[in-house]
Amino acid sequence: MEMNYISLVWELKQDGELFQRKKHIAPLKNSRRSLSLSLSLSRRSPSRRSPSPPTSSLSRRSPSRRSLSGRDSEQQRRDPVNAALDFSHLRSSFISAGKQMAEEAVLGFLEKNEVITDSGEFAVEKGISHEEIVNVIKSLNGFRFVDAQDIKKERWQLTAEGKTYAANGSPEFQLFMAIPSEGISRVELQKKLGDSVFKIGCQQAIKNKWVEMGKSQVSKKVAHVDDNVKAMLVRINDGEALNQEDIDALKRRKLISPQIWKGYSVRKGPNYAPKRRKPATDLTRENLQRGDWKDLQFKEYNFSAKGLPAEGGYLHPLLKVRRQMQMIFLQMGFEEMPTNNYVESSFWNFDALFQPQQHPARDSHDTFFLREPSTTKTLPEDYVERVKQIHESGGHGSRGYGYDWKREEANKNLLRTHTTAVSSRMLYALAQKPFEAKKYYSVDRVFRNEAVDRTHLAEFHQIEGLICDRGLTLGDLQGVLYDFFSRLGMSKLRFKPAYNPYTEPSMEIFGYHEGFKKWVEVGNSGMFRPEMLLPMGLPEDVRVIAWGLSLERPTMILYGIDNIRDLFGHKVDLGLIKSNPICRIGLQ
Ligand SMILES: N[C@@H](Cc1ccccc1)C(=O)O
Repeated sequence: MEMNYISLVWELKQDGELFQRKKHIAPLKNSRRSLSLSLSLSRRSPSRRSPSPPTSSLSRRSPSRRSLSGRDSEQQRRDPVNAALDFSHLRSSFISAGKQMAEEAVLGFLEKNEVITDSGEFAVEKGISHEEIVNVIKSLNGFRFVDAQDIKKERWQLTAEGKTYAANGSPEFQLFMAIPSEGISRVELQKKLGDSVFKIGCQQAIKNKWVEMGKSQVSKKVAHVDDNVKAMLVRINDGEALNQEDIDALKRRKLISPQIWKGYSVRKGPNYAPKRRKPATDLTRENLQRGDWKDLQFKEYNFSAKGLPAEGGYLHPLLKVRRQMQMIFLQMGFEEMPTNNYVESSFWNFDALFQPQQHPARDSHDTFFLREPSTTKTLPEDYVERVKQIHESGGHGSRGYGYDWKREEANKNLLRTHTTAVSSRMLYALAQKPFEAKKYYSVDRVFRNEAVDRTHLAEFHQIEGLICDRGLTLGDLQGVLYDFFSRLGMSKLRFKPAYNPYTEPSMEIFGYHEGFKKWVEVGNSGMFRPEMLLPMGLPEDVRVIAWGLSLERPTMILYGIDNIRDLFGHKVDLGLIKSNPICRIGLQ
């Protein structure tokens, strides 16, 4: 995984909660302490005058340990790196000047007075915004410096309609003022005022006996009127109290609506002190060295804090497909071959497979040879002799290659280029005993000195398989491969004639990639040549059908991945692996 570089910008919301706003790419050192944190204090508070009600009721839990905006679990899931950094200590240790002032005001007041009866009035008195005071009260209450009790008040606020009347006058007043002393026609008056003011204005003005409504004419009944409705609305807007009768009248006309205002009454708590010291979150080496740990006041533990979700239990898609393939082979009656080591001798990797020593694949441009130890120590001498013979001059009806076979070349150690080296060892071992028909498979890593691109890696996995028995044909080979791939969920296969020094006939295998609508090569196969099998000592009528498949290609097909480097290697996104939790596989 590449280390994430993150820098976090936090913003302080009106209610005092800190939340993450932006994430930049910037170097992040490993230690939590060296993380650079920029606190952007854009305070989006509304007017200082209007006290806004607190959003949540008080809790006895340590407020600094409460979830940041309640989004912890969601954030942890999406961004475990950030979630792992707990900034709660910063929330409490970082105190803005305003907060400091508010805190001093509350604690200072309680030093001389028994109680703050109303946080709202207190805020007005001290000229501090109510939300600031509320934040401080919540925090002090959490640490039991103070004991806070909720108080609720019903207040009235203007509705949208009420607000327009407070600004423009009530409709009845507007109507009255629009009537000239000689009167006016209904039509004209309605045109002047607009439909809604006219309609409401008429109703109210008639009720107030301000106007006379004739058939077509409207005229004033009195010389002068006062706009009491507007006056009442303005008073309510200013927070003044009205008598119940007036309130009821405005309520009936839906010009005002109730608003619950919440505040607190506050007394000293059990931990009260006129000044609060910053509570410590960590006991540091410096604290111990300086000896100031004795006076530190530690933050309470919050045992109900959610921990980070435990990581683990994922399988890489390659492991899943490998496991699937192993299961399929076992179901088809195959046995697993011991895959031995990555380091193999050229003899088992090439010579035993009748691959001539001048073959380009045996060049260091294609194969990784070992410098240390550069050669193998032991090879089965009799068999080596028979292999040399078949390469040089043939036998069993073959003419061989007719070149000078060199033991030193066979001795060279390499990183095996295919797991057919596993098969050659296995078949040789089998040939040393009375013949028995067998079905073998292996899944393991191989290495090739290749240029890496979208579909090639220098290190990948092969699925090797072979069946040895009498009377096997190419049709058996195709049938087994169809069976195998369809059990894996890939039923579209194609075979293409190919060449391998060790098989005849040989076929490349292609699978259809549903995602990018293309045929993709998934392996190679064939019937092992007599030049390979007979020097081993297998009976002449035994046939061996065999294949070497890529693990990566079918995995790419099954998972819809089109770049092999997204699947294997150091650039793989952990998200790919994390989308495969073990519990969903049901393989254990
Ligand atoms: N060894 C071959 C695959 C193969 C195995 C067995 C028989 C034929 C072909 C490869 O690496 O491509």
